[in-house]
Amino acid sequence: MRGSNRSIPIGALLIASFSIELNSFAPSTPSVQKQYRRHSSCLFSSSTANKKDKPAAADELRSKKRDKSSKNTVLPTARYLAVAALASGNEETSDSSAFASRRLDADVRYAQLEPRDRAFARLLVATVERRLGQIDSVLSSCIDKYPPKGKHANIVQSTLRIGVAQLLFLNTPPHAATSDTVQVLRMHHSLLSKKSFPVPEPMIRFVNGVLRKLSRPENSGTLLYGHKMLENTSVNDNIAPWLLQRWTEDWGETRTKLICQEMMPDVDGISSRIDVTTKYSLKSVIEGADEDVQHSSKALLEEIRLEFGHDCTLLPNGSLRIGSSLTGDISQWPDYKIGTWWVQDASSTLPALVLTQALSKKHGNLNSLHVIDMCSAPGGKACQLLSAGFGRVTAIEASRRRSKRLIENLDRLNFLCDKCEVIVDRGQNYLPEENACIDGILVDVPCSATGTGARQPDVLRRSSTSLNELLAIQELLAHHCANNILRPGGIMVYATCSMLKAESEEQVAKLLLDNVNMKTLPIEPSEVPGFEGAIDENGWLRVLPGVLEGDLKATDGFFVARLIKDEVS
Ligand SMILES: C[S@@+](CC[C@H](N)C(=O)[O-])C[C@H]1O[C@@H](n2cnc3c(N)ncnc32)[C@H](O)[C@@H]1O
Repeated sequence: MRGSNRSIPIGALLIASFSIELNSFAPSTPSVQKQYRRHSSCLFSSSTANKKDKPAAADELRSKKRDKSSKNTVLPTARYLAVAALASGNEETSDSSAFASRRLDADVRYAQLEPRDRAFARLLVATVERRLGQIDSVLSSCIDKYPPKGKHANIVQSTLRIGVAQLLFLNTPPHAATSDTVQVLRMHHSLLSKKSFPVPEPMIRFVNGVLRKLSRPENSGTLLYGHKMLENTSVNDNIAPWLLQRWTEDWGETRTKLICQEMMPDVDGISSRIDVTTKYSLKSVIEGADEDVQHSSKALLEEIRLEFGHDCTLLPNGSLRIGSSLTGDISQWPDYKIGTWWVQDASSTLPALVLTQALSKKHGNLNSLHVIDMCSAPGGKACQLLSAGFGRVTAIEASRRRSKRLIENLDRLNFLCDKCEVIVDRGQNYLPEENACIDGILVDVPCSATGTGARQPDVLRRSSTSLNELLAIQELLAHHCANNILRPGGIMVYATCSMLKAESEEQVAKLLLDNVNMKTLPIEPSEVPGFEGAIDENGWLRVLPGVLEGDLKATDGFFVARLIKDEVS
């Protein structure tokens, strides 16, 4: 039934024209860590392969034998690509490892790895990203001048980090964690332009020596020397000190501890949860929605849940949580191509949910209402609003690059229709047409994204320098939406995936202070199934990772406030 209506609706009102790039609206798939605990060896090159290599490596060897022209070719391995991803960044931050997962995803050679090696590369990068502070602390304790300097500094440092991640967090057997990792430095020259300089042999021996020292057994037990060094570190080393201090000021010590535990789980691995929203999720939990609509939405949601199999849980808010047993390319998962669902963290569904709840109660029929999704890309919330049945949804996004993703996603989900309009411009420049009547605005401002740290640990190490800039744009957008776009009597939802009060609670308090015609429209427990415990004393939602019970304990940090403008301004 769901697959029968697949034609792409025409008549999309696109105020900018684009070439639509292919995009999945989904991160690359994580895979289970356990699988790799015993991953002791990877094929590095035709010259290093031996018969003991694992099946994926053996396949690779066989295919190379078939291809005579590849006789002298060195193939990048999982470890090599992980090191390359970590070493190659510098344009976005001063830390070369930042955004390494994204660079790994973008590396065409990564897509060519066997699935098992691909997942291993991803696990290596994710572990370094999450444990960077502790890894560097261990390395500093056994190297005189750390971080290394000079021409090969990035590749040497990244190789050391990958080695330590395997030894101390992934339980890779010491031999593989050491010698197979050091091989990366030998492959480096062959894989880069021949004009590049090979890593000098003494430097390679130095890296080998450091990793061997850390993998030396302590007191003839199973503990390694590196584990002893690790005891002098703390998970908090992985989080920027300024951020820890702000969290402690904002949430107190006990809650900050819970947050850190959730962000830095004891067991290392790629975050195994992926939440998806379906076209039926929102309608299935809207209070007072037409009973038939609600009933059929629930049935369709259940049908999709069954298609995902046993490792898929229906969360109280209507999201589906996919567990770690479903692996591989997300675009190959059930119903992806026919556009039934999109990846969206459960707490990220709340802003559109509470906006729809309020407008549905106020007006009944949503079909005649016009809502704005301000700061829209990649489009999770716009898709929710479109799935709710609003008459018109205007999605506004400043970034041209990100708006291409937004359009691609709307297209895959068959939401590009005459109800949907995409505007590529800064939100502060937007003014509705003269006769337009904007009933609702969802403003999901750009922010520090610190609530997403469990999935994107990079955000936890960023410096505080861009914070003032973010605060200024958040304030500008919130005030512009309230004063210049929203109609009297309209409803506005302000949201961030930040765990800083300055970007969230304090911005809304300031907005209310400066605009006496705006009031809080408190969020009711019955409107946010599963998140009732996150409603604060103001009637705003404050989701902190690790604080809710059950499945919702592991969700992104989020803030949502719902405001209403006086009928007469
Ligand atoms: C938190 S993300 C939005 C996520 C989106 N609402 C979703 O659900 O998929 C913030 C977005 O705001 C965009 N942005 C930043 N400054 C903006 C501005 N002045 N006007 C409009 N969009 C802006 C960013 O490019 C980014 O895509």
